[in-house]
Amino acid sequence: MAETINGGLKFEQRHGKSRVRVGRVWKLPNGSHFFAEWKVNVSLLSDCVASYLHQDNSDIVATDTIKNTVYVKAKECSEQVTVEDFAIKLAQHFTSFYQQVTTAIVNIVEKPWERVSVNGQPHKHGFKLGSEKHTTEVIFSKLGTLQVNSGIEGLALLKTTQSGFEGFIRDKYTILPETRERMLATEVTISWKYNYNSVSSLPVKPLYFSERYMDVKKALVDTFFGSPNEGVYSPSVQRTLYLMGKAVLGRFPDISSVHLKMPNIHFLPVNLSSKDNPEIVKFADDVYLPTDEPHGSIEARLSRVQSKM
Ligand SMILES: O=c1[nH]c(=O)c2[nH]c(=O)[nH]c2[nH]1
Repeated sequence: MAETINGGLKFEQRHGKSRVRVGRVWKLPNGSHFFAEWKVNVSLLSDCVASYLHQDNSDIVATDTIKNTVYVKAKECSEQVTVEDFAIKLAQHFTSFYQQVTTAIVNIVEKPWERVSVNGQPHKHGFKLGSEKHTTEVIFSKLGTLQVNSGIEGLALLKTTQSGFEGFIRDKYTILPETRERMLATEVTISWKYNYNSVSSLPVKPLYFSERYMDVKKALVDTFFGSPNEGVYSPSVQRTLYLMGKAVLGRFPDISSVHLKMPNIHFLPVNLSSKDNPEIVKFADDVYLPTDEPHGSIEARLSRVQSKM
């Protein structure tokens, strides 16, 4: 927040445009098309305090102008870019073009359009919507300091066994039985921080951030499920979450911290009985009632400890 002290009061403000939706097609000479759809939020920390204190709008970058700029910059990306590249480009623009803007914060959610295959062959211009979304947050200051965070939203994972929950506190309020056999279902939200602190330190490889996104997703999924035949036992969502975060930090040295949110989405055992018929449906790890709410909420952040050297 851009901060001002006025008349003994601390005043913080920011402004921008939210949910600017843009689609961008790139058409290669060989007829292959690439497509991205983004929902963009731009937030500017700028010296436009006079508009709040004195009705003077002369330092405001109009939010309508911010919206237009998203389309202009999308047009300027003549070659395919990652969602992170686009966020960095926008943030660089706002902080360099306007003397008033000290920091730009750009958040983007990318819709998961995936190329379809027809008869086993990738289609040149056909896409279908997938499930989980690629997100990014870029914070860039006029002084050149950069922070790039990326993430995944809505990665729904489920396994039908190799999960349990035992040894937790039992008291007069506890009814949950201990188990070594249950379903485990979650919808992972993760964000991770890259350790690139300036534009000049960014990898030059084209589409680097998209590749990393796929790598991180694979590390998460592999850790959650274990090997195809044996799987891996989960003693709690907490333990599995920790191992997933650790796998990401262990595999990718350019990531300095991860934040993981993994709701425990419950599938309740179904038992149906009546006075006359005590065993209409007797649960044997087979019939479940899927639920949305309430759900367990489990989240954690795992960071590298900064070396003092
Ligand atoms: O993996 C779990 N962690 C919990 O903290 C918890 N609490 C609960 O009721 N079931 C579970 N499962």
